[in-house]
Amino acid sequence: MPPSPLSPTTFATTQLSLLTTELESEVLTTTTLLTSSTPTALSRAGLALTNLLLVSQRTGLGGKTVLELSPDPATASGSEDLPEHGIRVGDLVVVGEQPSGSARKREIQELEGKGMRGVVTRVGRRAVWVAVEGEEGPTGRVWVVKLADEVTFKRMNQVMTRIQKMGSDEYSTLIRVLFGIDSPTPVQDVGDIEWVDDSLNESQKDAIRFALGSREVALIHGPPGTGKTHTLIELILQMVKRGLRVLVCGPSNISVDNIVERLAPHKLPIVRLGHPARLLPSVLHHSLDILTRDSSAAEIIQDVRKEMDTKQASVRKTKSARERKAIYLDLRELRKEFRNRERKCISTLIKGSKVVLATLHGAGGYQLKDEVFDVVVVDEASQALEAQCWVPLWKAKKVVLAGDHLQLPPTIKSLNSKSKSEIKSETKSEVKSEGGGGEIIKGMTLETTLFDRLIELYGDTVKRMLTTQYRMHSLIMQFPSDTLYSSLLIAANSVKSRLLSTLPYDVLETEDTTEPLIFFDTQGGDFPEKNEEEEEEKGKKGRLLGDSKSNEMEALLVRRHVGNLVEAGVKEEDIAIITPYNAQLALISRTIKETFPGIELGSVDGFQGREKEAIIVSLVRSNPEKEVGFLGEKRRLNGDSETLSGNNKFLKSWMVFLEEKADLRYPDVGELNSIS
Ligand SMILES: Nc1ncnc2c1ncn2[C@@H]1O[C@H](COP(=O)(O)OP(=O)(O)OP(=O)(O)O)[C@@H](O)[C@H]1O
Repeated sequence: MPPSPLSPTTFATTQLSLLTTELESEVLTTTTLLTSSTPTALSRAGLALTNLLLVSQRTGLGGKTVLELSPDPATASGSEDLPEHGIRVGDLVVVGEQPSGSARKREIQELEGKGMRGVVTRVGRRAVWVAVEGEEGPTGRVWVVKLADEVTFKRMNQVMTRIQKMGSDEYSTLIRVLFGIDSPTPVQDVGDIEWVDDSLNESQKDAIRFALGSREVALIHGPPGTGKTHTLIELILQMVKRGLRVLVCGPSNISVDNIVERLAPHKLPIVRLGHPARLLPSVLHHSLDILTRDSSAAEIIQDVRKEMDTKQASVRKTKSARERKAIYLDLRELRKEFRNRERKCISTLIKGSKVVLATLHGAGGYQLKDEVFDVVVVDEASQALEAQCWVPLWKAKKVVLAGDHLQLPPTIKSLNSKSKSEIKSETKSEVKSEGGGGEIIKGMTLETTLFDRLIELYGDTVKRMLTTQYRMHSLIMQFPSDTLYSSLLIAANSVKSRLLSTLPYDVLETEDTTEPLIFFDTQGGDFPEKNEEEEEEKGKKGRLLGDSKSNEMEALLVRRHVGNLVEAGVKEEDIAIITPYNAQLALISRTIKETFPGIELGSVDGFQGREKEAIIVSLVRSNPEKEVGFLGEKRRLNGDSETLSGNNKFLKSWMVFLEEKADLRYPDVGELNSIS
């Protein structure tokens, strides 16, 4: 018996209660804005587009009605263009009758009652396109309002409720292993493998052998740049060679598309589920919706589609209300027929695919309801909520999880750092009884991923680690390797001594391009941090920034360094600036964007997993109290040496490392001021 088995029922009950709180805080942000602001204010905040008229309507992908909406010339402020807005392709929105500009106190339900839910499929300068259910487009003036995406939560709730209600005799072997009721079956030897890509390194090959030989569960631990996705591609190909049907999932559309792109050249029958508006253009030809339209399997639905389009066009020409009603009735019938045929077509396409790819929550859609897979592969598993993983897993036989639990976990909105530490200090895995709602596990948070939990449960016996990294100079790698990865990382020959001055284009050898790691120490009080909270209360823009920190002198320092790199010949697109604070991000953006438009700026969290030749990290924190706030999280490496080495052991050792190994510089404030 493995250590401390967990009751699936208790686990599911706990997750359900945590998910409810999480959804509440997510919806709260949007609802607060929707119910307390006027349409005009929402529009200004970028969350709504007002005064729109229906310009055209046609049957789009998946038989959905696509509405083209443009500003009403009668109200548009002298322009046919849409105003500045924050509505993006893939957003979930409501298209509804527009309330008066100063109306207040609306509930989301009321909004939806009056309007239709849809997904934005295209955004142009003069129009926005929204795919909606139903056939009747709006007639008068409408607005489009952005909503919180609740679908993900619905799917997680459904699957957790299912597990909660399962009797123990219904547990599959996989469920028993994943909850520690049974131990995993010993890994089998898979013999010699004929590799598709022979350039794989030993740790990658070993991980593949291990994953193929595991009966129920295998974890592939891939630190940054170690070729985790590379390895998964080979693994998927090897599984297909062995006649296995594979479902590949990831927490985000981009994580899934990344795999589709790399799998596509191997010419397997693959299909990607998901709203086409949310997929990368390069993977669209594998999209189920597109295949349902264009493949030979799709012929059975083409004539119905045409008939629907003709009818829809005739509605607009018909004046008589009675005739219009009759057409709508016909359309409804046609849509039913369309759906039936479409379902058949989808099932043919999915059954004919060796590999099906979807986001974790997308795997919970009706398309896969009756499908069975031999293996579910989850990439970026350490970025996914455990409940999300269970959407494809509850009826699976085997799972391979790839991720890195030592990078940042999924973002949880319902926890701030204070309550997180409070919770962690409570006794772990103590079970307490909640009146009527069943037992819940005290101390469990949504931040604990399935990946974390399995490592805690089984340790190294269920995991293999990839150890050669193809991204960093060995000096940049050394600290994370020693402190987080038990000194196991090896820098590949191609990167271990690579410098900016050795880039494959002309870069001058300067003091900034010949050092792999430079540390500007801003201690001494000349680089004070600033809290943006005060400005927030006065200004409006602060609302979106939240409680955040900035550091003006540091932003100047960043600008000077960028200037030096660009002058030496480093291309702007090869440089990124990252900072953990939104306020600093906004400040640097103001200081830098105009002069260096090609430089990418991002938050530490948002940039995780990306690559650039030169990364400048602005750590911001500098205060006499040595407060480091959320930088204390060791998975978010991050300031000035004195502040940062205050209380946190991990940050302190990083500072010691930088002082010893990096090229240490003490910037001159007077000089910086003179260039500003
Ligand atoms: N065996 C190998 N030989 C040479 N290059 C490799 C090998 N494996 C991976 N790489 C290279 O390493 C880089 C990182 O690979 P990949 O994108 O698969 O990594 P990853 O670990 O998934 O990345 P991330 O850190 O973003 O999760 C890529 O440029 C890839 O081509």
